[in-house]
Amino acid sequence: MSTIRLILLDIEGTTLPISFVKDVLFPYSDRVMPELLRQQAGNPLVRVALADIDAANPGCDPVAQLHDWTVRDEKVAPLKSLQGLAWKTGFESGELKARLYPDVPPALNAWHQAGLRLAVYSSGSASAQRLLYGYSDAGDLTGLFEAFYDLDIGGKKIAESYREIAQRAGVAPAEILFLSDIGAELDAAAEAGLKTCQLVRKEDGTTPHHGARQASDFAEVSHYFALPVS
Ligand SMILES: CSCCC(=O)C(=O)COP(=O)(O)O
Ligand SMILES: [Mg+2]
Repeated sequence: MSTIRLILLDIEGTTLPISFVKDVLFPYSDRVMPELLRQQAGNPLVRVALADIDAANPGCDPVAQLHDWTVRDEKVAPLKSLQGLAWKTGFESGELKARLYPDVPPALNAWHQAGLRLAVYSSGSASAQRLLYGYSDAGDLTGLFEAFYDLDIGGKKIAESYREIAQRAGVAPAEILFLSDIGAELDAAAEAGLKTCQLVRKEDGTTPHHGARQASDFAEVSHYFALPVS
């Protein structure tokens, strides 16, 4: 009998290929960023992000700094919030559509239908997460999730972030299953008492993490944890 009540999901490398982020999303935000910063200079979100960029690297050129962070795939809040803003136009216009791994939508639907609670925890901003699941190649899946957690909760490699999510969800850590491709995230979640499973996606060339339970897709996750299947 499974004691899992909530499944917490990473995005990049878990529900969506890394190549979609690196080859589609990042070039898009890189391309539109200079114009976005000009056009939305009065947007409070832009102002806060620009102040955070300047605090991180005083006097820098924000566009160059954002590009540098993007190339290095830094999971820093000002980049993530501005990327979310940049992708909004792309998703809403139909230029962008999230390419989820094909095993993901059926599993999410089966888990949701069986009464399991689902939530997202990604470095991408909560608004970007909603866009991604709202405009996916499987349609609008946002209704499957009860919450979208981002770096406002704290870093994904810190155990306290997972304790905070468990507390907000009102669920014991041991009743949460966290799915991610990144070993350090799984270690932090396990330290907080969550159940964990690493997605080792062939397409992403994921490095298997020593000591972690591993699955190559969501069907295998369902099998290991005796979760419902579609
Ligand atoms: C809406 S997430 C888009 C991808 C992204 O920017 C990102 O940083 C994903 O990181 P994750 O924590 O999901 O691996
Ligand atoms: Mg990931």
